Amino acid sequence: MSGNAVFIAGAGTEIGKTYVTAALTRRLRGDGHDVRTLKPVASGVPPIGDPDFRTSDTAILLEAQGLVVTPENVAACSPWRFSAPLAPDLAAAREGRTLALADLVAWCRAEMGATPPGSTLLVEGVGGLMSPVTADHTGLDWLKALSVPALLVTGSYLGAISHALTAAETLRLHDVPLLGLAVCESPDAPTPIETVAAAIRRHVAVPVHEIVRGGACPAGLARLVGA
Ligand SMILES: Nc1ncnc2c1ncn2[C@@H]1O[C@H](COP(=O)(O)OP(=O)(O)OP(=O)(O)O)[C@@H](O)[C@H]1O
Ligand SMILES: C[C@H](N)[C@H](N)CCCCCC(=O)O
Ligand SMILES: [Mg+2]
Repeated sequence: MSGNAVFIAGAGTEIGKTYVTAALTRRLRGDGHDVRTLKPVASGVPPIGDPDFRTSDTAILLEAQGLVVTPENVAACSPWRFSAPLAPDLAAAREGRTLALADLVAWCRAEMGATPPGSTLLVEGVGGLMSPVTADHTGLDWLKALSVPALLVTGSYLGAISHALTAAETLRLHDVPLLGLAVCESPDAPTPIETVAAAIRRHVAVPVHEIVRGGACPAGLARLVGA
C-alpha cells in the first residue's frame, strides 16, 4: 500500500496553482506531515543556471520542501522542463522534443508507488485542466490516467466563477473525485474573494477555501489534502 496522492489542477493558467501547492506543502510540513511535491511537466522554465530559475514553479516547490536547487533535485521534481512559456506540447516542439503521455503517467505512478503510507504526494498539473500536455492529450487525460483525486485551484478575477464551475463540472462528468476548491485571490479582482468563493459554493458540493494575497494555507485546506 502506498501514500496519499493529490493532483493540483487549475481552472486556468497563472491563477495560483504553484502558490497554493507551495503553501500547502509548507503547512503540511509545519504540521509534521511527510509531504513530497512534484511539478512533473513545466514550461516557461529557464536553465538552472539562469537567475530567473528561482521564480520557476520547480524552484518554488523545492524551496517549500526545504530542498536546495541542484540538478538532481530539479530533475527529481520536474523531469520534463521546457523553456518556452507555452503549452508543453508546443514548448517541447520548439526544442525538437516530444512528450508521451504513457511516459509521464508511468513516471508519476512510480512516484506514487514510492510514497510511503501516511505520506502525501502533491502533483501540480500544468496550465488549466484541459491545457494540452502532449500533442494528443490534455491535463484531464493525465489526471484520469493517474486515478487520483484533484484539488482545483481557481482565481477571483472576473470570469473565475465560470472557469471554476466549468472545470469542476468537467471533473464530475469524468468521474474524477474532487476534494475541494482553493480560490486564490487575483490581483485587481473587482469583487472581494469572499464573494467569489460564496458564488462557487452555491454550485458545488465540496469545500471551497480562500487564500488571500500573500496568505498562508488555511488549516481546513491542509486537512482536506493531508494524509
Ligand atoms: N495568493 C497569492 N498571493 C500572492 N501572490 C500570488 C497569489 N496567488 C498567486 N500569486 C502570484 O501570481 C503569479 C501566478 O501564480 P502561480 O505561479 O501560482 O500560478 P499557476 O497557476 O501555478 O501558473 P502555471 O499555470 O504557470 O503553473 C505568481 O507570481 C504567484 O506568486
Ligand atoms: C507558461 C504557463 N505559465 C504555463 N506553464 C503553461 C500554460 C499553458 C496553457 C495552454 C492553454 O490552455 O491555452
Ligand atoms: Mg504553476
